[in-house]
Amino acid sequence: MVLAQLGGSISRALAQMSNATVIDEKVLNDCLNEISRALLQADVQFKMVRDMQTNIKRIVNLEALAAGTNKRRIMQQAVFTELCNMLDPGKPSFTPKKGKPSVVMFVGLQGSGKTTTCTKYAYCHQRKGFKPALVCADTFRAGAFDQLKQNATKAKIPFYGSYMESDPVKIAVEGVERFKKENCDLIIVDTSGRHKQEAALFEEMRQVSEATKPDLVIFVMDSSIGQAAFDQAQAFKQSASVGAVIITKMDGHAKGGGALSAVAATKSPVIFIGTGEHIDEFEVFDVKPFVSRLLGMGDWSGFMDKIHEVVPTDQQPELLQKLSEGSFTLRLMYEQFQNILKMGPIGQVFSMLPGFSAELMPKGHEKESQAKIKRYMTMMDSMTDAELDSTNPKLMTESRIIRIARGSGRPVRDVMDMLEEYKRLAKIWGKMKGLKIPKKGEMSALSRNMNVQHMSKVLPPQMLKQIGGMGGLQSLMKQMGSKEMSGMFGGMGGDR
Ligand SMILES: Nc1nc2c(ncn2[C@@H]2O[C@H](COP(=O)(O)OP(=O)(O)OP(=O)(O)O)[C@@H](O)[C@H]2O)c(=O)[nH]1
Repeated sequence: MVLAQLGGSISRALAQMSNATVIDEKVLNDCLNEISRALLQADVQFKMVRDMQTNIKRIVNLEALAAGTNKRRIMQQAVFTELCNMLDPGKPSFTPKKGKPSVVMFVGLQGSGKTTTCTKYAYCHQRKGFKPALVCADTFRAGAFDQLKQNATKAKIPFYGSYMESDPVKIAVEGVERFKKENCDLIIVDTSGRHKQEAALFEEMRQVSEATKPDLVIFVMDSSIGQAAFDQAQAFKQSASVGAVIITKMDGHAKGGGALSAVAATKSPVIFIGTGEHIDEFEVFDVKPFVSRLLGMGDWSGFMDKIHEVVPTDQQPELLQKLSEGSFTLRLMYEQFQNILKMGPIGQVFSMLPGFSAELMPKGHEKESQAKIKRYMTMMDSMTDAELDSTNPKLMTESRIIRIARGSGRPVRDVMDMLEEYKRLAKIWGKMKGLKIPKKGEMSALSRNMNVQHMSKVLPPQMLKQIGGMGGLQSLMKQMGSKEMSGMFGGMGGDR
């Protein structure tokens, strides 16, 4: 994803600054220029970039800072805060509740990805235990009903629509009524699009909205329009009382950053982003974890959610227990590979895992990453139980490595590669030792349990140094409150 490149550039600029022996005006300016260039390349509006630069300079006023203050830490925190401010409209949108019927209406221009997104939204809630249903009130585009029907059938989601009826309002009302009777708690109405914003589209949207009284209207927008997103989001917001926005095709092009920041500037909450054509290439958009991931810090809460989503319920306590004991064995890695392969787009999981940024597991290289995992698993199939269950890296002697290579028909180098990967993961995951793992829906417990001691173990030494050692970390946690810390540093456990 292009945004990963943006994150990479910003992280590099910060790292370069951290390497400087003295942070003076020149070092600060170089770093800010680098960050601004990266943001402009991601199509973020010039004025926003300039404002951000001014704000950071004000916060990191080198002359006004007392001697001994940790300038690097302040700089890093300022970049994080400014990026969050840029993307945070400051007000949450309506969220459907399980067991309570909600109607959510989707609007947007033709081709924005509306129909695909309706199904992704339904599927994502279905996995969380909702009982969703889809209504196709798009009578304008021939084939819209077939597309929705096909998507819904694949995801096993009930749907309603008609080939004969040409009145979208009638279909919408019938569909909503039927699914309310069937006790569906999330009724999603897909409406017609048009090639451009036009009166007929807005009038139809108004009528469907009046007749179905949606709890939430979601505007779906293609990210490729970049900064023009501001005008489009604003127009839809005024005409259809849009309560939330979903930006699609964030996997594609350099304009994603522009679209995202432009929509945020209209003060409309972006709730999800579409990151591919596949049904689960869909991510919750939450500003702090997003920025955290963008800066290569990982997204711990997202990763925990994925664990709950991906790892079979009966395996979860065991996995979490083992992780908290710090015993990450090859068998555990094997089981996680199995789970990851089951879940589809692995880039999404890896980008949430501390130590693996989306840049390292780039989109478009998923097939290769998947093939690599399968290769690792074939080699592990040739291992003995003792080897799989050991946490002692010294056990893997040369003769064992040669035996595994022969048994799996792979070169010795591949086995070494796999063991290196294991060591890397074991090192990262080993840092979770002793951390209390929250249960599903208990993310805040993680932050409550993260004391300074734990944080200092979890952070890579380089990062801890940048923050100003234990003292710096202590005051930073006090300053931000431990809750905020989990968003900002929640995933920085990896060595990078
Ligand atoms: N790469 C990528 N493609 C997407 C994404 N979301 C949707 N698409 C693709 O965009 C194209 C248009 O999507 P549709 O869902 O048909 O668009 P629509 O807005 O419903 O179109 P109308 O019903 O005519 O208004 C399809 O080929 C989708 O597969 C995304 O997040 N990433």
